Amino acid sequence: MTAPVTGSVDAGRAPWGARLAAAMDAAGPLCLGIDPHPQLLHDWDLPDTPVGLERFSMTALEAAAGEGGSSAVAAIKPQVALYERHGSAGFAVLERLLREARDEEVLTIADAKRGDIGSTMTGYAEAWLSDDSPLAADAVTLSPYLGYGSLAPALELAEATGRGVFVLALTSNPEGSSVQHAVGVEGSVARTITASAARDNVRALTSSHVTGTKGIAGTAGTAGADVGTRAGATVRPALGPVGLVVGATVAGEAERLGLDLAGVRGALLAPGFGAQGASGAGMRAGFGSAWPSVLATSSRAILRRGPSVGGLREGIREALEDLGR
Ligand SMILES: O=c1ccn([C@@H]2O[C@H](COP(=O)(O)O)[C@@H](O)[C@H]2O)c(=O)[nH]1
Repeated sequence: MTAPVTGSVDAGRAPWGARLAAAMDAAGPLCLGIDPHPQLLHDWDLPDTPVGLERFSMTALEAAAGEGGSSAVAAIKPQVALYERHGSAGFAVLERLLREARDEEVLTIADAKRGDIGSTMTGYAEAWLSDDSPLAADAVTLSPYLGYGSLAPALELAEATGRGVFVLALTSNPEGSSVQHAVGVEGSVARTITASAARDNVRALTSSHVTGTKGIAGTAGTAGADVGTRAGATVRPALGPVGLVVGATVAGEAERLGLDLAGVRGALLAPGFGAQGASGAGMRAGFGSAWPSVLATSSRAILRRGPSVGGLREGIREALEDLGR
């Protein structure tokens, strides 16, 4: 049985989908991954210690926060593993990063890839998605390989607090296909996860419209409403709280696997842009009509432009240009 989720609910926060759509419209479809790899710390002339980690993180945040009060990117995505390897001091740095990003109004996606049986999933949900938690982010990545249904505590808390989740569907690493392409009675595993996310988003978007709670971007509160466009492309649908992770390097396989990415009604977080070889043109082709919902994320390719804030901002500008911004 799933443990009840606790933690206060911020009734005033707009839904995640609306907040992300507004950020993507303002800054473009780019998320800056903050991955403090030991090699990058070394390249930035920083020690591989919590002190180096903190300097690295605050510099990356300064670049992401932009100038004149407008963010340079739609969101940042700290890679939790690279904070965790520094133990409790690393988590303290991550807490500071998340707190300061919130103060700067930069959206945060904690790349923690959490997933567990229901009773303990509640603990992970409260850690990353509760207003009371020092690690609270705007969204968290989740692994559905203990069963999509086991993620329910996180999905419920995300929806209740105006936050989001990104469920791994089709990952950018070559090993992912051994699980995600496997075919069961409902088709591929990735297809089942995609259909489950779509179902939950339609329900969430419909209920927020019916009850009038929070609203979607102030105007478009229906599951069928459109909340944004992207340069001459298809219109982006209203986005619900359940996004998917679909690797930028493998998006072209979605159609063959029967995934209806355009029908997910959630954001598609696309890692693999930059250092793993995916380009803006390749992503547009791979995602097809789902492209307006794609949030490309790039870590090393931009971070290698540091340690100066100017160098990082130049990397962000070039990435956005490649994405057609
Ligand atoms: O399928 C996935 C899921 C997550 N990631 C994460 O994204 C970044 C990618 O970093 P780059 O330096 O831009 O390659 C990293 O944190 C991964 O854990 C992914 O790559 N693929």
